[in-house]
Amino acid sequence: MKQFTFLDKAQETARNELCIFDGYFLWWERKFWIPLKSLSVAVRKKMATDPKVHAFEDVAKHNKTKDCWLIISGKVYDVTPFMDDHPGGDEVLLSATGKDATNDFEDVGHSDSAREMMDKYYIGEIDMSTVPLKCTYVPPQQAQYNPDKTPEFVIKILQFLVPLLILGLAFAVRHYTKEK
Ligand code: HEM
Repeated sequence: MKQFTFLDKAQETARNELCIFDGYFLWWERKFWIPLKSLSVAVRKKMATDPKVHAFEDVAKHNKTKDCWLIISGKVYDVTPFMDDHPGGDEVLLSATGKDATNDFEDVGHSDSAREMMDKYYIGEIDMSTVPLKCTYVPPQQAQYNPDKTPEFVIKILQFLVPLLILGLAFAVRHYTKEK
């Protein structure tokens, strides 16, 4: 959890957020800070269940070995504690920061146990509207089934030319036999 000064926070968005100010837990509700002790049970439950939604710009800043966040399948992971232990190495994780790393993650073919581990590092969702188009995940496209690999336009031309050739041949033969 971040430690803000009051001014820092006032300049940020009005998103609901929990933070520590001067050693006290505070909850940002629209325009006001509410000390945590005075929160209703309903609001506390909401805080516990509502995942934090991160903007791409904020996530992309965490691109160092000692502070590394990843975006995979619409979720944000803080993998900083995992950098030394990741079997694929820390470099590969660093190279997956600042973009939607879903492709990179899926290309490796991670095991089910690797996927289960991810929960440990989950810190919220990504606001997809903030992800630049060039950084988004594009699912692989299925190639169209074309068993004989013949280009379609060649087939169309042949379909048109063959009857014409036959017609031309017929005219030529008729013309030739008439002359005789
Ligand atoms: C929270 C995110 C991640 C977790 C928890 C994770 C976990 C793991 C685990 C447990 C393995 C061992 C093999 C397996 O069980 O599948 C592994 C291998 C590997 N991972 Fe990740 N990984 C994460 C993200 C990524 C990303 C984003 C990339 C690519 C940019 C990546 C690249 C690799 C590579 C290259 C290997 C080695 C594969 C091999 O040598 O067979 N990982 N990862």
